Formats: sequence, C-alpha cells, structure tokens
Amino acid sequence: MYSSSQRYETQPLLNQRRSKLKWNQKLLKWPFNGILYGLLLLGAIYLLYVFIKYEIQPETSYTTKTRNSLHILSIATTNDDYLKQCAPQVKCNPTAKYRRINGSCNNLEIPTWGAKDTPFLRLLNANFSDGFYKLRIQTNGSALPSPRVVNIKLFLNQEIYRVDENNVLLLPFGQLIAHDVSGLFLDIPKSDNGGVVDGCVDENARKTFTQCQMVVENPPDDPVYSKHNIFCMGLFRSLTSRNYSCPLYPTTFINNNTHFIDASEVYGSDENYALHLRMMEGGRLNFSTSDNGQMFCPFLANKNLDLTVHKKTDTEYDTGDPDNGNQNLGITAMQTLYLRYHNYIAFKLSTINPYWSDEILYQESRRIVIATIQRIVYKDFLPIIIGEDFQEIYGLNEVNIYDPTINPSTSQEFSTAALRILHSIIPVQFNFINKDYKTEYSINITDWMRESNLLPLQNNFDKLLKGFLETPGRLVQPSYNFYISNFMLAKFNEPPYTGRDLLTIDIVRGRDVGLQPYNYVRHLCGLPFANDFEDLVDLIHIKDIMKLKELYNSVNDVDLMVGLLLEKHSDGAIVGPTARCIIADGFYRYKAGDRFFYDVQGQPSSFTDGQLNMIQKITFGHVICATSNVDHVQNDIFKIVNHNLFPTSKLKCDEYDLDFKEWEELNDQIEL
Ligand code: HEM
Ligand SMILES: [Ca+2]
Repeated sequence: MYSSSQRYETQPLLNQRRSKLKWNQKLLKWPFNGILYGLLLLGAIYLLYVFIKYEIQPETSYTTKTRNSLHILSIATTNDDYLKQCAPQVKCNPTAKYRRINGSCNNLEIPTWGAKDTPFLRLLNANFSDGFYKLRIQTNGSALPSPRVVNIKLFLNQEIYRVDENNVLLLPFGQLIAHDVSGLFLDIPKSDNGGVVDGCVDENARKTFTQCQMVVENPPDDPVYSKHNIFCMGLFRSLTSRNYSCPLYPTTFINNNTHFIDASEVYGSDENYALHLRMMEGGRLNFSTSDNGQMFCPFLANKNLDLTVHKKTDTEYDTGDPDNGNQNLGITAMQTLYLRYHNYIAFKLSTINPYWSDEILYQESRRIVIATIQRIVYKDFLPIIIGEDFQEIYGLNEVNIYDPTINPSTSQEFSTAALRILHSIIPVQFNFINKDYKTEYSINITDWMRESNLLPLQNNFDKLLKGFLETPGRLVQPSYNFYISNFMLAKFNEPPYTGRDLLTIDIVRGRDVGLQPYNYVRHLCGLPFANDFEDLVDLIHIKDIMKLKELYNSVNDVDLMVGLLLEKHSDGAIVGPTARCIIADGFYRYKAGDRFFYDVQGQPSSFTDGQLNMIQKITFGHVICATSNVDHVQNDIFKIVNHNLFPTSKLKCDEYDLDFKEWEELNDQIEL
C-alpha cells in the first residue's frame, strides 16, 4: 500500500526474484507445470482484480474538472462499507430549496453523504493492533509510549511566549467551525447501578470494559501530577458504528453532527432537536433574557451534563450543539452571537415580508446565517490557517465548484489530528475589555469550563467580545499552554490538579480512532516517506527528532498528532505541510461537496444575483455589530489593530447597515 516503503525494499526483492527464476526454470521440467501455470494465471487475475478494486480506482472524489496536483485522494478501502451495509434508504426531493437539518439529501446520488450519524471518512485505512479495534502498538510489537510521557518530554514547558498578529477571536470561531463539521462522542461505560465506571478507580474495569482501555497512567515522576498524587487519567474510548447498530470492520467512528459547514451547532443536526430550539413564531430561535435585557441562548436549569464535571451553578444554555455549546466561555459566546444573529435576520426579513410564515422566515434566515459563516471561513479564517497563496492555488477560492462526485465527509485525520493543532492557540486567559479599551478583568479559561454563567452578567458578553478582538492571540506552536496541558476540567473546590491534559487526550484520541502514524500521512500528502528518524529533518527540528528517537521504536510509530505539531510551518501558513494538506482537503470537501454551498448556481437553493451580492457584503464585523454593543470592529477581523496607534482605522458599527431588500416579496413557491 505504501509505495515508498516498498521502494526501499527494492534490492532484496530483486534478489528474491532472481532466485525464483531459477526455481521456475526447474519447474518447467515438472510434469504438473500446466496446472501450476494455470493456478498462477488465476492468482494473477485475482491480484489484478484486488489491485483495480482497492488501489488503482481513484476515490470517487475530484473529477478532472476540479482536481489539481495539490489535491490528495483517499486510499482507504473501507469508506464505502457503510453505504453497502448500513446506510438507510432516504427519499429526497431534488427541488427542495433548503438543506435538511440532518444533512441528508445534499448529494442526490448518495443521500447520506455528509449527514449526521454517518462515518468519518478515512484518508488511510485504520490502524489497530488487532486489525479491528485494539489500540495500535509499535511496529516491533511493544507498547506505544504513554501519551502523557510524550507530552512531558516533547511539549510541556516548551512554551513560546511571543504574541501573535492574530487576535483571540480566531480561537472561538475556529472552535465553532470544528464543532460544525465534527462531533465524536464518548462511549462512557456504566456500572449496574448506572454510575460511570472509572478505569482509574477500578483497575478491573480496564479488562471488563473495552471503553476503559484508554486510561492513561501518569509517570511516577510526572512534573505536575506526581506532586498531587494523581497517577491516572480516566479517559474513555469513542462511540463506534457498533453503537449505532452498524457493525463495520475495522472499527469505524460516527460523526454526530452534520459534516457540512451548515451551522449545525446553531440549529442542531437532528430534526426534532432543531424544532425544540425554535420559537415557532417569526422564524426565531428560542432565547432567554438577562437581567439587563440582553438575549442569550435559553437558560437551562439543573441540566445534568457530565458526571465528572462539577458545576458552580446550574446556568447552562440550550444550543444546537448540546455536547459542546457550553464547553467554555469562548464557544458559548459564539453560540450566543449566532443565536442573536439568526433572530436579527429573522426580524429584518419579517419587517420586509410581514406575510411570510414562521417556516419561511426561519429557513431564509438560516440560509443567510449559513452563507455568512461559510464566507467568513473561506475569506477570513482559512487563509490564516493554510496561507493565502496555498488556498488560491488549491482552488479553494474558485466559486461555484459543486461536484457531486466529491465526498463531503469530515476525515478522521482532519478532525482527530490536523485541526486539533489549533488547540495550541488556546490562551491561558480571556480578557474582558470595556469600551475604553481597558481590561477590566481576566479569567482562566480552565477555571470556567462548562460554567458559562458569567456571560449574561452585566455587560460581560460585550466585554468578552471586545477582549477577543483586542487581545493578541497565542502563537501556534508545538506546546499547549500549561493550564490546558494539566488542569483542563479541573474540579471546582478541589485542588486544581485533578484536571486533564488536552494534549495527552489529543494524542491518545488518535490511537483510539485508529489513525495511521505521521510518516504514512505525510507520505500521502506528497512528502518523502521517512526511512529513519533522521529523514524527518526536512520538517522537524533535530532536537525534537532526538527526543522522538528516545520515545518511539521506529519512525513509523510516531503518532500523527505529534508529527503534525512538530512540523515547521509552511510559508504563509500557521501549520506545517502535512496538517495544511489534510486541512485543505477537508475544506475542499466542505465546499466542492456541498450542493447548498452559498455560491453554487443553478440549484433550487441558489441565491439570486442580487442576494449573492448582498451576502458578499456581510462580514464577521457586521455580525458582531448586529449582535452586540461593540462599537468598533477591524476590517481584518482576526488581526490585531492597535487602537492607540490607529484610532481611526476601525469601522464604526453604527455606520454598518445592511438592508435585506433583495429578499423582499420573494413570494415564489418555496418547496420544503
Ligand atoms: C478554549 C478552547 C478549546 C478547548 C477548551 C477545547 C477542548 C477540546 C476538547 C476537550 C475536545 C475533546 C477531546 C477528546 O476527548 O477527544 C476537543 C475536540 C476538538 N477540538 Fe477543541 N478545544 C478548544 C478549541 C478548539 C479550536 C480553536 C479548534 C480548531 C479550530 C478545536 C478543534 C477541535 C476538534 C476538531 C476536536 C474534535 C471534535 C470532535 O470530533 O468531536 N478546538 N477540544
Ligand atoms: Ca455541520
């Protein structure tokens, strides 16, 4: 499968072939040579069949029209198994104007492509030690290094304290998009009395419950946890297709959200859930109001989330992403922003078209919200991540590129490794900045996880947004901040050392879902296959290569997440070439594989020229102005603009008005 590893074996193979020839010549004299050659012929035909089926036949993606030399093809052989064995029959209405909530019927030939509860795509076949589900081991048969040890040796305390030219807003927006395209749920084992089984507390559970196989032992000399007698991290494996009554081989993982960039974190990925978020009046989404009259996602009382998480209060919000919408203050702020934006547009449309039904107002507003998110992703966000030039030559700036042969699914390599590189931009703190550009206070992100009750107090939402815009971000780097690397999800009122290590989790999650090691993915991306550790020197610093050598037995064992974090960044990008390749592949799929993408023409869902023109004027700045009391926004929304040095360079929110007249009297038949 991996041609370069074969290439390195060329010499011995030739020798073998020479000796075989002599053996074959002897065989010619053998009376049964006819049978032998018959069998050989059959074998050759079979091999040819396998080769054609699995290797030569390109992924049904990328037609000649859109394909270019930077694009990669999935060479996994299992991606169609779900379609063959488990995909439900779905009836689609090809003239429907609005995308379905669960993402089905986007592709009319393969209606489940990109839908909620369908598998992540694999770019390379899964890698499990038993070929099916057991965690990967090293090529020499020994256990892989503990992910916590990998973190300690390579990344912890290696922080670069230089600030970025990008601001903190890149973080919550990036996380919003991550949750739009990916939702991997945990398989939490329960005991007979319904309690969560913790593999750290109960060592037997590690044998009884496969879900507990991922428990991470912290080393006895752990620089942080050992001081507090914490020797174990009780992590769980992810839900598999088996949990969805689809027993695929090898183990396959399911995306709980729609794969498309379709604001599923705002509206939900499930029809009933989406209905429950709606007010059913004026096209609006349900909301709660704070003491000072501001709009927030509906407050929920006494919601029992994760048993392992202690709560300071019961304030929580009902969002389209019940799993993650409350995870930290940043993401909850984004959820709030987009709830408000939806209701703002619904209100605008209702004043233009007072006779529109709730349904039309909801769907048209949703369509506009999705379009603006897609625009921000491709215009502002992605160029920062993969670099403007690369984005251009990859073809990601081309418009109207829908291609029904492209599978829009999120790849496992994308969501469980490449995009997670951006966990390194998580800062220690969020700042709350007031109208006078003064930081009123700061909070540690890790102290307030799953506890977003600060948000509706006073003008905190506005100050937090201002903080995102005005605080320089943390540089992408091969090290997560010290708090998220040790104290994530630390329990309130207990010493803060009970927390988790996000980097350890990211490494082990890659093993959980069976990602191939770095070397193979790097090679898929067109980079030279490393024959030994030293070959990594093209992209990885020699001091890190030395550490890799101490940790791993072979260069073919290095975890994907680890290699991606260590790679030198590509020109103009904030990630290295392998991460860039996987990320670009993902965003290409979300655009070229989405029939409802906002700039697609000639579909029942297409915007009119006038509407498209207007959509193209909506920036993230506009969204922020429309939904908050922030009064100035920078043109380049993710960049730091020093207010004291350039006091007039920002746009004033009250000069920012967009009208929706292009939607006026749009009384044509709307098919749902
Ligand atoms: C304060 C900010 C953030 C925190 C606290 C955070 C934390 C987490 C946690 C705890 C997980 C689940 C880990 C697991 O069990 O496997 C996760 C998953 C993930 N994160 Fe983040 N994250 C943050 C920001 C970001 C950003 C900025 C990005 C990228 C732009 C990102 C991308 C992802 C992705 C792709 C996943 C996998 C999602 C899935 O498949 O369910 N995260 N993050
Ligand atoms: Ca989605």
